Amino acid sequence: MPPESHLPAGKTLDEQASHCFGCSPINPIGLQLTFTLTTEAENITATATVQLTRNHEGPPGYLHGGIIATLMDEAMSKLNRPLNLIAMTRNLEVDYLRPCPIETPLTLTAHHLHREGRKLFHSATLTHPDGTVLATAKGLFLAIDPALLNRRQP
Ligand SMILES: CCCCCCCCCC(=O)SCCNC(=O)CCNC(=O)[C@H](O)C(C)(C)COP(=O)(O)OP(=O)(O)OC[C@H]1O[C@@H](n2cnc3c(N)ncnc32)[C@H](O)[C@@H]1OP(=O)(O)O
Repeated sequence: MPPESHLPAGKTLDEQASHCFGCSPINPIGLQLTFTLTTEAENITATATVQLTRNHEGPPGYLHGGIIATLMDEAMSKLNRPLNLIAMTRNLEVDYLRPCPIETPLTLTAHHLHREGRKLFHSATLTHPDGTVLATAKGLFLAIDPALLNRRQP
């Protein structure tokens, strides 16, 4: 069953998330991330190349830690769709291993690890083009009733 079939009539998932700070192509102040999804058997992966600017700076020349957490959250959230679930982040843990440079094409990758009922366990990494892993993350996402998501909208 495609994920859209879980949503209220007349609204697709993309329409509901159309201004997402992480991935909307029409949010002018968003990150406008685009992901490639791999859904082979048990291997569900989302990957994006991320090259951000001084607008996302924390330490001089490096990404703000909150932006890095956003990247991890967004990448892991992309794994829920191939699982045919609407889910929200319940717990996010980030290890900041090295400073993450701006103006550099970093690789953002998320993997689905396992599922226990409504609980979806994912991981993510942000990697420098030289192969250095700059940050890692673990995420717990909770599948929700799509009607709950709709009620949250004003
Ligand atoms: C849908 C399209 C969205 C597209 C945009 C995606 C954007 C990127 C993703 C996000 O950023 S979503 C926004 C940030 N997240 C939120 O705003 C979620 C706010 N939290 C909630 O609304 C509720 O907590 C939630 C709906 C996620 C779950 O509420 P519930 O009342 O159903 O569950 P609860 O909070 O009681 O916790 C569920 C289970 O998780 C367990 N749990 C919590 N932390 C845990 C942990 N760290 N490890 C293991 N288990 C944990 C907890 O013990 C419990 O276990 P049991 O059900 O077995 O008792």
